[in-house]
Amino acid sequence: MKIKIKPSILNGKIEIPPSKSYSHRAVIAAALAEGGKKSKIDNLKFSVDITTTTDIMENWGAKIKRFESALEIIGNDGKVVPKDKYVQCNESGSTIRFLIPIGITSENELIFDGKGKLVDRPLESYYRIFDKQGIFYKNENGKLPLTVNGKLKAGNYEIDGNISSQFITGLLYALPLLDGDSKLTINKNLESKGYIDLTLEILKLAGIEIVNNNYKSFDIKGNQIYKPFDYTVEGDYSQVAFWIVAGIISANKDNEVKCLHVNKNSLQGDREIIEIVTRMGANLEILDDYVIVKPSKTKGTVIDISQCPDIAPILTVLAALSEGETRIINGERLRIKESDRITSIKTELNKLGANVTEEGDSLIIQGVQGFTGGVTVSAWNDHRIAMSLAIASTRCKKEIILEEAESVRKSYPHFWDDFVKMGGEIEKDF
Ligand SMILES: O=C(O)C1=C[C@@H](OP(=O)(O)O)[C@@H](O)[C@H](O)C1
Ligand SMILES: C=C(OP(=O)(O)O)C(=O)O
Repeated sequence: MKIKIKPSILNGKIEIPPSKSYSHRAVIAAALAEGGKKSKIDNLKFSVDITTTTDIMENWGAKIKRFESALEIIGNDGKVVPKDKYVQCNESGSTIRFLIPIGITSENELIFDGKGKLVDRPLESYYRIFDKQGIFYKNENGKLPLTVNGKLKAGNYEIDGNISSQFITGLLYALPLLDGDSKLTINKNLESKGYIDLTLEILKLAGIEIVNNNYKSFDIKGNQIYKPFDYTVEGDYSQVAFWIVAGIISANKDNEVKCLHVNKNSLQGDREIIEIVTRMGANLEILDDYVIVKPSKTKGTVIDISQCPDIAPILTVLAALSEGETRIINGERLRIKESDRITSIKTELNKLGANVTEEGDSLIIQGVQGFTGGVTVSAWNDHRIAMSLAIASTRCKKEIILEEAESVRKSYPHFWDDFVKMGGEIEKDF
């Protein structure tokens, strides 16, 4: 879908959607819980990624009742009993990486498939485990679909911490279900550590005990039972980042963007957005459950993105409009997301009139006064690139045309409605 976006001023109150990361985790834990009593998960939004995880867990045996923004789930006693061995993960890295090990905690043959860039996103960390344990797997040229046949065995596991934390989450969910104790050792530096905290929090809520040896290793007792629980998902810091930057770069000095449902004490790693923009000079008022953002003059800085990769594209927009140079460093894993986010954000922002270059796994950004616009840009089928370009359009002189604008449905299906509510002007079928 192509949309035309006119330069506009964004202003007002925005309800931040629920955290995608917490939503995946809560749905999976509830679906694994002992049957009999239901879990209720509140404040959900059914993005494509969350719908994908929910549908798979239902296929694997959980009983799920859907409401407008909630789910009631009766778990399948920690058993995975697939009605259909085909597992379509669409474009969700979290879904496939969380569910591969969970799927083979019971003896199963499963065919994991995906779409878009997911077909190529790395899974080697699991293949090494399969090789070691003699679990059958098959794919062509390392791409999806992937057939896996077997059952995980309790024991010693090792994962490199610098590829994706999602492998660690998958194993932390799966290993308590095995019939013996396991140890999971993390080699190399653990990046995206905040996501492991979210995993441990939801596992604890479901009654699962894990001993965390300072993120270097985890001791996991086998034969554990997931307990049903009630849970309300908090607002998503990866998504609030877009609205925070919208408020900061607003051309109207009297503006205010008020972001609701932002937990001040959240464990989400992307909460780092607050510290980073404050360091750059942004004027934020932070209250317990909301943040007020006022237009501010910001300065370039050095941003280590290894612990909060998802906010890189929108921080590049802010950096492009900040005085001086910004360096976004340690962004290796940005290349293995829904697009190569180093190249995609650089290419598209430069079309608008920014000055961004790539240097290895870093983005080097020289600030400009504003963007020219007047061009067609692409979202590279990546929700975070689409939303970043939408926010960037507010500082363009001329309207832009955005291709693949529908990619927002992966994490934030009502993004364009919110954009219009906040004063954005878009034309969908022109
Ligand atoms: O566990 C999660 O919920 C996520 C982990 C991160 O991935 P990596 O650990 O691969 O960086 C993040 O980019 C992704 O959007 C969500
Ligand atoms: C990378 C992302 O998600 P996932 O890895 O789950 O596809 C994202 O939401 O930016």
